[in-house]
Amino acid sequence: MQATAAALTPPSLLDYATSCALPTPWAQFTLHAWVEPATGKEHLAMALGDLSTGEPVLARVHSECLTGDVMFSQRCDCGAQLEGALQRIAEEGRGILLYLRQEGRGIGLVNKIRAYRLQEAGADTVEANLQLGFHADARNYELCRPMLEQFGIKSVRLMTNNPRKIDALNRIGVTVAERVPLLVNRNAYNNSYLNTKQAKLGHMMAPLTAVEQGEQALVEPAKAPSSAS
Ligand SMILES: Nc1nc2c(ncn2[C@@H]2O[C@H](COP(=O)(O)OP(=O)(O)OP(=O)(O)O)[C@@H](O)[C@H]2O)c(=O)[nH]1
Ligand SMILES: [Zn+2]
Repeated sequence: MQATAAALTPPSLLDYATSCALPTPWAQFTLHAWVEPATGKEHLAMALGDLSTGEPVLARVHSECLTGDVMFSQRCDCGAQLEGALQRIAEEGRGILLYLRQEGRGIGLVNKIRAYRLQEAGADTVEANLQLGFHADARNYELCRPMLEQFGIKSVRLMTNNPRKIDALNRIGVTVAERVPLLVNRNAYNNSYLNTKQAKLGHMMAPLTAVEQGEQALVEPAKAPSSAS
């Protein structure tokens, strides 16, 4: 039997879709959109300035966190990191933010909420994922390569505290020329989450000082509802 041309063509990892101007409080970015054929997920990039000069590009690879990015959740540092990264790119006048739709470190929104519930019962962020039958971090960064290739970007100055992200980018052939720390928003709600990221996931950030801990203790987290509704 003769194979058809379609059967011989490997499916593409990511299809570029379109772009538009995106004015924000910090700068007017260009928003680019792709579709991932395997999942139907829509991935995004916010780009600013001339990215094709060959100079390493200030970059943030941000994984979706609906609760933090959109709903102002203080459980994590995501919303503040998103804002901080865009602000920094705007200050330099050049850079890119990749917004990957891998919510909840890749386990999805509903499972992340299940994980939060387990955290309210005493698990830390890693234990909760494991109790639900997932890896501590189920993310994959291979889509970054076609997204960056769209702009001819081979080398980045990556805003992150996560060493796994740096390794993952290096493995797919994107050079991380520099790590730019992105430390924001420690508070009474996210302090133990950030400490667990540091202790169990290897994130590069300092725990609260004793003085800061005293200050943070003044801000008590609101009690979670105790009923099983
Ligand atoms: N499963 C799970 N996911 C979480 C939890 N808190 C935040 N997340 C998700 O963790 C991811 C955070 O992604 P990033 O902003 O890329 O941060 P990071 O990998 O910690 O590394 P940085 O680059 O240092 O910020 C998002 O997908 C969030 O939805 C949690 O308690 N459990
Ligand atoms: Zn978050």
